[in-house]
Amino acid sequence: MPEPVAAPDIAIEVKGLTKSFGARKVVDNLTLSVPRGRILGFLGPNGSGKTTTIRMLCGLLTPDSGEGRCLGFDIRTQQEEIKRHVGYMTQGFSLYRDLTIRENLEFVARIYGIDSPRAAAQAALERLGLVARAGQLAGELSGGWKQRLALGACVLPNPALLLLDEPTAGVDPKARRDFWDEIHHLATQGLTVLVSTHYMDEAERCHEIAYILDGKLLVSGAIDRIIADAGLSTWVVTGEGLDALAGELKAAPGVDMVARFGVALHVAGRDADAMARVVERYADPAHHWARDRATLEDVFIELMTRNHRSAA
Ligand SMILES: Nc1ncnc2c1ncn2[C@@H]1O[C@H](COP(=O)(O)OP(=O)(O)OP(=O)(O)O)[C@@H](O)[C@H]1O
Repeated sequence: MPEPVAAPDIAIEVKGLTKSFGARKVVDNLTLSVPRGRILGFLGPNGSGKTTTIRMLCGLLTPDSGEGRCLGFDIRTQQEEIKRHVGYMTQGFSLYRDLTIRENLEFVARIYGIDSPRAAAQAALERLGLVARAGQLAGELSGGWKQRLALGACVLPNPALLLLDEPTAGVDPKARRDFWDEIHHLATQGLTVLVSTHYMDEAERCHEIAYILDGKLLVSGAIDRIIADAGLSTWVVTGEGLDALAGELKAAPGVDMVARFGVALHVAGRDADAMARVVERYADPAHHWARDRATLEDVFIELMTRNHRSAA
């Protein structure tokens, strides 16, 4: 089995990463630092540059400018070393659908030059709880089992860093929970994990998060800190005619964010006094206003609204 890299305390440290495709800047001056053994959630709307960033981190793409290290290796000049020590799980299922689970794992073990591929595959099967299904074709597995297998294949070569690109998209809640338990288990063993996701409950399971919009990193850090720094005065409104009310509130001075969550509106503003005036003005018998703690999702929606407003 290849030796795990003697991981430095900082697993990812990049500065000013920039990448354009044609005239379009897809990643713009991105700076990021992830300590070893931490789980970093990488969030942002579709097309915001998450996959492109991940591909630069694992040596598959060279940035146009910027620099940095991944596991102590230079992302511009030591891409082969990085690839050897990083497990990268792409968005699509990248194993062979017409090979069995065992064959896929053995294949991965051979590609990475592991000494006893059969034994390594068997150990992975046992660890993944897939022994009984070892002879099944990978393509016949359900979404949750496919992801479990893909993660197993990713960790089989003993990487020091996992880069997971939306690993649980389309997977049911129970399988997602199991997947996250496994991620935490791996992190306690010293693995660093960067995982992109659109799910807020998953973001909340990360030690830290980074939020990217239009290629720019807008916020990063611990979730509580991000929520506190956003300084949102948040209210939840229930009652009649919420769609019409939402339209009015969006135009009201002092309101920075309005979002519908089921039978309620979340309304937030960064100026608490101005928000208090809004509540006073719109509080009527048909609507109930209650002060609430801002959620991570409130913060992201507000950030997105503000940035798109200032770009317009
Ligand atoms: N090889 C490429 N050539 C041209 N454009 C590209 C290429 N790769 C990505 N893009 C564009 O760059 C932008 C960012 O894409 P990227 O896949 O990094 O975003 P993302 O945040 O991962 O999105 P998603 O959440 O949808 O996966 C998109 O507009 C995409 O179409």
